[in-house]
Amino acid sequence: MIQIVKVKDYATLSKKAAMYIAAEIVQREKPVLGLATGSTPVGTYQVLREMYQEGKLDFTAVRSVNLDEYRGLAPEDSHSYRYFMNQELFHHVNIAKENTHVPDGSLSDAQEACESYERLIESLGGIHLQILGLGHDGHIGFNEPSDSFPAKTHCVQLTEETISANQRFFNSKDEVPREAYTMGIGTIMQAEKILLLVSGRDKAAILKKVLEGPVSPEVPASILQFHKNVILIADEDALSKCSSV
Ligand SMILES: O=P(O)(O)OC[C@H]1O[C@](O)(CO)[C@@H](O)[C@@H]1O
Repeated sequence: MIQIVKVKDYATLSKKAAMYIAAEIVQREKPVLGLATGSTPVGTYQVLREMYQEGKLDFTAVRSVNLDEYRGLAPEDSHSYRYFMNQELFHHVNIAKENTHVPDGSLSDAQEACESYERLIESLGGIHLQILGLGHDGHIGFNEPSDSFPAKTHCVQLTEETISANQRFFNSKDEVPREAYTMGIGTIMQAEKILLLVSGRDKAAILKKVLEGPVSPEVPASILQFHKNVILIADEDALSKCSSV
């Protein structure tokens, strides 16, 4: 079931999302957060940093697992998602580095990289709250449109659309890696709770398909209709094409 929280704008979305995450951190003895990269959660991470700096939030007990990472980029590469997470959140709060996990893009043995990430999530006891952004083609993590829903962490070929969308983070399109490691749809669906964040008019058409269209691997995020506990926080622009909201 997807519970929709409609907000006015991106700033409100970021505050609301941070409140949900903070509540999870406070209520759990050892919270396991699934974290996402991309532009959408940047404001949320900013609010979490502020809450920590104001002494309102303690990350000591938090363990985190990120959704995905470019294959071929070392953790210290400034384009890697590990680097992004360090910059946007980890370096600014009191989370222990050893409690933060991002797939290691420098591992060349794809099978081992993926299997060990699944083992890691299992050893943490699973994910309590998974944060998700939404790609323009409906991807979550790096699960691109396909003819089936991939179950576990795996290595993907990025689509031209995603490569073009992510080009803005690199000097040129040629620099964007063509492959990535990502949690599978099954991995994501096993999270106890999911927080999907969507902002902007450019996401309105795909969000309508996710919420109102048939569940199909051609729109990977549509599978969330089958999850028991999804909270969507979306702004008015993102929801502007949804008739029912
Ligand atoms: O929040 P953005 O930048 O629109 O990205 C949406 C999705 O695309 C990705 O950046 C991958 O392309 C994901 O990490 C993210 O969830």
